[in-house]
Amino acid sequence: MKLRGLYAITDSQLLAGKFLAYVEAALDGGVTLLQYRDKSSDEARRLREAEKLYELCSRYKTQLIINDDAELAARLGVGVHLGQTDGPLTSARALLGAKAIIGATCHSQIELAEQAAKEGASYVAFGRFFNSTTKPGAPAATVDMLAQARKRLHLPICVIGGVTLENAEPLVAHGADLLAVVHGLFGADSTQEVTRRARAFNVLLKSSV
Ligand SMILES: Cc1ncc(COP(=O)(O)OP(=O)(O)O)c(N)n1
Ligand SMILES: Cc1nc(C(=O)O)sc1CCOP(=O)(O)O
Ligand SMILES: [Mg+2]
Repeated sequence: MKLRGLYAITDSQLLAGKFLAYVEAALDGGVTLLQYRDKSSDEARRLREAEKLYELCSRYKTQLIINDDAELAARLGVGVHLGQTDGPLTSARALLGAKAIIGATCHSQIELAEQAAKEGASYVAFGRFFNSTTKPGAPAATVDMLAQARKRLHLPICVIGGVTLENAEPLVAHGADLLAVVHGLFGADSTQEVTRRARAFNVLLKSSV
């Protein structure tokens, strides 16, 4: 499977009271990967929500990715996204198997991406490219770095951090395969607007293949 498209990421605060409705609206507009990102330690709620997302993603034929938690991913038989301090990629690969989608945060360091590739990552993520309300303190990355990464890496490249419909085009033009978005997708006033944004992200990605 070619990993290219919109990578929607949930945010438990932003989506409070409208979680499944907004996620379904995004899936309706077309999502390649959906990441369940919940930084709380409420394990029971995390399992419940992840199971609901699994059902929804199965209906829309979208791949579910769990942030941080390889055990939860293994329990559901889905992929995982790991940051630099979220445990070894090789252990996650051994746990989830050869076919699972495993992503790795590489900030703005191509060397981290090369290491992740060696350790079996399915995609590498660079960011933050713009100001992010979700994660304002994430280290910054540049379009020049992205262009260099595109030349050196053969894995799908994901970009993250403040990505919106207004600023995504140069990222796609410089080699991004996956646009990972929280606010630029879910920070909308209605489900209809979430679907419209998802469709528009897909148009942007298709017009630059
Ligand atoms: C697609 C994608 N890219 C980067 C991240 C950030 O991961 P990490 O650095 O582990 O930070 P947290 O998201 O866990 O706060 C991500 N989640 N997804
Ligand atoms: C979870 C996350 N990781 C980042 C990184 O740079 O590693 S930026 C980020 C937040 C993405 O949310 P938004 O689209 O609202 O900026
Ligand atoms: Mg993490």
